[in-house]
Amino acid sequence: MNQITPQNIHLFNENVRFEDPLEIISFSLEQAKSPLVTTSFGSYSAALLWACSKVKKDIQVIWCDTGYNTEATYKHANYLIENLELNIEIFSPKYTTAYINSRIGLPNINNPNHPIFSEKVKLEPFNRAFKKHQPDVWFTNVRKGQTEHRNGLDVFSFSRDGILKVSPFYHYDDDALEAYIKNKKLPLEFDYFDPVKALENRECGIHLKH
Ligand SMILES: Nc1ncnc2c1ncn2[C@@H]1O[C@H](COP(=O)(O)OS(=O)(=O)O)[C@@H](OP(=O)(O)O)[C@H]1O
Repeated sequence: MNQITPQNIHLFNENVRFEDPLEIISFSLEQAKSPLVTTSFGSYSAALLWACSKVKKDIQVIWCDTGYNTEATYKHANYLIENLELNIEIFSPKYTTAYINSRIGLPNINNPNHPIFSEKVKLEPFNRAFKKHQPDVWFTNVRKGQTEHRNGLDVFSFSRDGILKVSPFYHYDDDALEAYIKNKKLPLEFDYFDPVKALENRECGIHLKH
């Protein structure tokens, strides 16, 4: 198959505009030596996890558990890990939640400590995961309309460090993704909050650095 390069990527994006996510994943895996999928176990995470593991049962899954997820998210994560039999590695902060609570607290985004908090609970574990697994193809669920940065991406994009980022559901809005998840009889879990991202239309940083 033709390799996706920064020069021809726009042609591939045009070709997959209306393509089935499963086809996009199969096609992307043809040029992958070390693929991985990241998950937040957020509201709609079941879609990408189901689709990736349907195409490649043992695909490497990475979750950076900040230690600040809701009880519902932990239950949702366990359900998906068990039922999809995910090949998952969980990356945690180097410090316990109790230690971070005591030293930094849980700062909101206007607090000058928020960047330090973000680095310790999410960005550092995420960088550690990528350093260990060295992916060449990264499946993630960024979608059009979520942030200004994401409006400039597409199904295929290259990260700053040259990793092929694949967002098979890029053109799905929340309603379309919810319908997809219900159609596959997968769970949705809206009791989710990421204190690093904090606001829906904000980047937590992982998609800016990678
Ligand atoms: N904690 C954590 N660990 C691993 N991977 C993560 C994490 N948070 C976000 N992501 C990845 O980014 C996808 C989009 O997530 P969000 O927009 O909800 O959050 S973020 O702004 O990117 O942090 C998200 O896709 P979904 O989980 O399918 O929503 C993941 O691929």
